Amino acid sequence: MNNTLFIGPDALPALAEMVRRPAVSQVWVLADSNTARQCYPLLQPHLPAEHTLIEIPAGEEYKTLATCETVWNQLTEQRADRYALLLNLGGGVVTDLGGFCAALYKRGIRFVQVPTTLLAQVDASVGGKTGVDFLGFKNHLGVFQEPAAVCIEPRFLETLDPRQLKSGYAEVVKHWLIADATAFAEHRQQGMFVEDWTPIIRESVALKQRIVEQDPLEGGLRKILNFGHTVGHALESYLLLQPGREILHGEAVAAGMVCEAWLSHHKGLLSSEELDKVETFLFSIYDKAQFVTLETDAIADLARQDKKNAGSVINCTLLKAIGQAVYDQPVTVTEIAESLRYYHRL
Ligand SMILES: NC(=O)c1ccc[n+]([C@@H]2O[C@H](COP(=O)([O-])OP(=O)(O)OC[C@H]3O[C@@H](n4cnc5c(N)ncnc54)[C@H](O)[C@@H]3O)[C@@H](O)[C@H]2O)c1
Ligand SMILES: O=C(O)C(=O)C[C@@H](O)[C@H](O)[C@H](O)COP(=O)(O)O
Ligand SMILES: [Zn+2]
Repeated sequence: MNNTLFIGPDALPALAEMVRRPAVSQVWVLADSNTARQCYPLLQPHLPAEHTLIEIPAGEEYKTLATCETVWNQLTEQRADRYALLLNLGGGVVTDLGGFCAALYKRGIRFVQVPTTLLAQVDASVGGKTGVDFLGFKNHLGVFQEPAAVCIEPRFLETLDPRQLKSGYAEVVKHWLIADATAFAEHRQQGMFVEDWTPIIRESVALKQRIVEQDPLEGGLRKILNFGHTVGHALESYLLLQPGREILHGEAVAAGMVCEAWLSHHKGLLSSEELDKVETFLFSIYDKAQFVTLETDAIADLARQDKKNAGSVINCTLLKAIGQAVYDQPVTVTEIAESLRYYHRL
């Protein structure tokens, strides 16, 4: 990866230095309605007086092309040129959508990710996946585009809702399940009692970066970062289209990881002892996702749109042990529906 990563108290001062470079013509900040209010005050002192704030509504339902158009309209009306720099201040919705807007505007302007949720700090801001949802399918339109820098200030987490913190923790647990059995074993004992998130953020980002560096465009190995997402995205998409039933990305991934751990066991890869450890840990943190057995076929069917698939084959990332993932494991819609019914019965 060719970008610069800052984590901790030096992150915003480093950003301050970057935005003042002569090669930057204009500074733009993209925030959602919550981060504009709760996070922008911490960022603002590090910016030049001349900058423009673009605000979008908060929430996954606004991670759409329509929202991108409002961003592109403002950039165009105020004549942002190719030397403009866009700072994406927010959770994964803002970093994904802002990165996508920057990548397409005038064929690409530079952007910096300034993640403000745990989920965006440990996962979404890193690795260059940008995009928006389309026709209800998650990240259906997008490009791989690395930001000029990622600036992670853990103090942003001080205003974050505990439910959002838990949602982000699911991606941390995912990293342990796919590549760090030792960390999983340590944290299994203590649960989600964390006083200082900084070491967890550093380790999670380093783990993700190690994988992305080897396969930035997801030709193979990077697919392990998608553990829990074949089922998780299907569930998230299904509930997103039903007002009042939406669940958070991390909550869907947590449910997806239980289902895909079961699929791993069902395929003879993961032992029943390890399946039990995964389930017990996840259920000690997350409430059960709400769906009824009658809905499992419809949810499973949405996995046909997963980006890891090849033709009609649904390729899932499974575990052969805690800390060891394998990608491109074919599963059927029927097996996915069965995994959802298993989850429902637990
Ligand atoms: N690109 C990637 O690699 C990647 C990885 C994981 C997830 N994602 C995407 O990320 C999105 C989920 O991101 P998310 O969980 O951060 O959700 P989000 O961006 O919707 O943020 C969650 C909520 O918290 C609010 N918020 C953000 N920071 C805050 C703060 N510091 N204090 C108070 N409120 C704050 C937001 O306004 C929002 O209401 C999904 O769309 C998912 O697909 C992308
Ligand atoms: O960085 C990756 O690669 C991931 O898969 C990380 C996931 O946590 C993230 O949700 C990602 O946006 C999913 O990508 P998608 O290609 O399945 O849309
Ligand atoms: Zn994810």
